Amino acid sequence: MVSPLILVNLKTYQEGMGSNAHRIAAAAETVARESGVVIGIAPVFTEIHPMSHHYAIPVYAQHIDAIAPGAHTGHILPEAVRAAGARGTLINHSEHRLTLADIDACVRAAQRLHLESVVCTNNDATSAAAAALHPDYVAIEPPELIGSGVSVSKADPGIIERSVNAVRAVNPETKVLTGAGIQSGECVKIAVDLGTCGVLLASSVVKADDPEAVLRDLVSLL
Ligand SMILES: O=C(CO)COP(=O)(O)O
Repeated sequence: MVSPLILVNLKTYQEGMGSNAHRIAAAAETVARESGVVIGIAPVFTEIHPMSHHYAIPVYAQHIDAIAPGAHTGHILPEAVRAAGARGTLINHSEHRLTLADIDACVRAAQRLHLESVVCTNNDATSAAAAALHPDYVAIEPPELIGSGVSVSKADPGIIERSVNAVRAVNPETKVLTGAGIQSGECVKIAVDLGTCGVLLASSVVKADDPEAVLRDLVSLL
């Protein structure tokens, strides 16, 4: 079995910036070391380099633009993300949607640079479409549950199961993550039992008073 991945998206939460980002990364490193579970973080772009240099955990970008080096202004250059020490990147997060053509180009850019690609989707049909692009991961996150405090594992396990089946039917090599409202070891266990390789989550860790305690709970049933 593939080792599960717990990927914490710090988004642009104030609680995930600066010294708080360090606090969360240090907690993730401690819990990953104790448990053997891979815990990654996706901080804001300016934190990718400090995080990747200070901590042994994998660091992901929250987005890349499908551009080549050259005359572009204000874009996220995949080469720069790679040079900053990122292991991979989210693509098409619900809060940063792209066209299908852009998603394809981002996956290609990630492959060219040996960055892991995590394509976010909103239902099983888009999960199947994303799998056809051969990313490393498809992450199914029902938008209405994102940040709601209601876990996809409990509120809508069917969407996880259907996405796992849809992705397997199109491309068995692409792994599936799920997210939205994930907050406990039980949520993670349900997701993994339904065939995912882990979870993508944000608020329950980023906004916690004690992120280390939440992370320890998240990995407790794996
Ligand atoms: O969008 C998400 C992770 O990318 C999920 O966010 P929450 O864990 O806050 O629901």
